[in-house]
Amino acid sequence: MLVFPNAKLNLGLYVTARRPDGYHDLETAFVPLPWTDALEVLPAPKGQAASSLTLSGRPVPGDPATNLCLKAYQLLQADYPALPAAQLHLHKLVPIGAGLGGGSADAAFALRAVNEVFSLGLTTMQLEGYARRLGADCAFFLHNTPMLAHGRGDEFSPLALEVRGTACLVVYPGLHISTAAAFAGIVPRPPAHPLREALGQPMAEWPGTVRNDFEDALAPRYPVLADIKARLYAAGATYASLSGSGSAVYGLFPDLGEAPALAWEPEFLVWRGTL
Ligand SMILES: C[C@@](CO)(OP(=O)(O)O)[C@H](O)COP(=O)(O)OP(=O)(O)OC[C@H]1O[C@@H](n2ccc(N)nc2=O)[C@H](O)[C@@H]1O
Ligand SMILES: Nc1ncnc2c1ncn2[C@@H]1O[C@H](COP(=O)(O)OP(=O)(O)O)[C@@H](O)[C@H]1O
Repeated sequence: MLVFPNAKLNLGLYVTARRPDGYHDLETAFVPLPWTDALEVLPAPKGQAASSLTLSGRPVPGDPATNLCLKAYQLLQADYPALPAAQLHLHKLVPIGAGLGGGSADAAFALRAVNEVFSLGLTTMQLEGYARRLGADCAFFLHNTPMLAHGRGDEFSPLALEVRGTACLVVYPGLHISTAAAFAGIVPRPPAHPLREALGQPMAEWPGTVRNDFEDALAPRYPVLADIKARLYAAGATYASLSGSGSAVYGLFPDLGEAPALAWEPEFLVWRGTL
């Protein structure tokens, strides 16, 4: 089975409190971004007892044994010991450590694909339980429609937000920012404007009311992030922001013609399309 795990964008992100479990309470909105990896899940060939993962495309840091695709398979195997061995291949395209949720998307799509290939019959709610153990934003990708998230970012409520078809430019400046390290620079506080209400207003209002707390926290160390955002606004973006804990910055435009092919630095990766 071949699946295409897509990325996500955060529309607004507030870190509201530090939690006793070491995590933080968040308020954010997730929307799907159709920048995808490709993941193949097959039963392992006869005679291959252990599951395997091969990789191509963008290098994924770390031992392949710790890749979230294999971890997803192993979580299911722990509860279903008779699960046959699987052969996985991931072609990585979404930048890593970009705040685009690529690793969590791979994990969520791996859970769903293993469930289908081996006919486990798990419901989306059951898969969500496994996803939560793989990453705070992993369960979002099982729904893959606009969601307001709170708690650790893994409790969702549907968001009536019609962004599908919106022109978008995502700029990744090649910085791998660890999510855990980005949290270290944050002083938690409640949002100045409640997010659901702010997103209910026309997009032209969002620059004044929809904020990502990581922008200020990362600004002193990574001035390039504010520079990209300013360039997106100068190019006509209606709204621009850092996604998640960075380092990808996106702009939403009235139409694709106005999402111009700007002259970005050669080491930047740029995705241009519609949500
Ligand atoms: C904070 C967000 C916002 O979108 O950042 P991005 O990853 O998108 O940049 C995500 O929810 C992240 O989700 P995910 O990347 O799955 O997080 P995890 O692997 O569970 O956590 C990585 C580390 O981030 C910190 N963390 C994460 C989520 C949270 N609510 N509070 C935290 O303090 C913890 O230090 C944790 O060890
Ligand atoms: N399939 C995978 N794709 C990307 N990263 C992965 C994967 N499996 C494990 N990781 C690890 O997860 C970390 C975060 O990855 P990613 O989800 O791309 O970042 P972000 O949380 O900023 O969106 C990386 O440091 C990487 O080593």
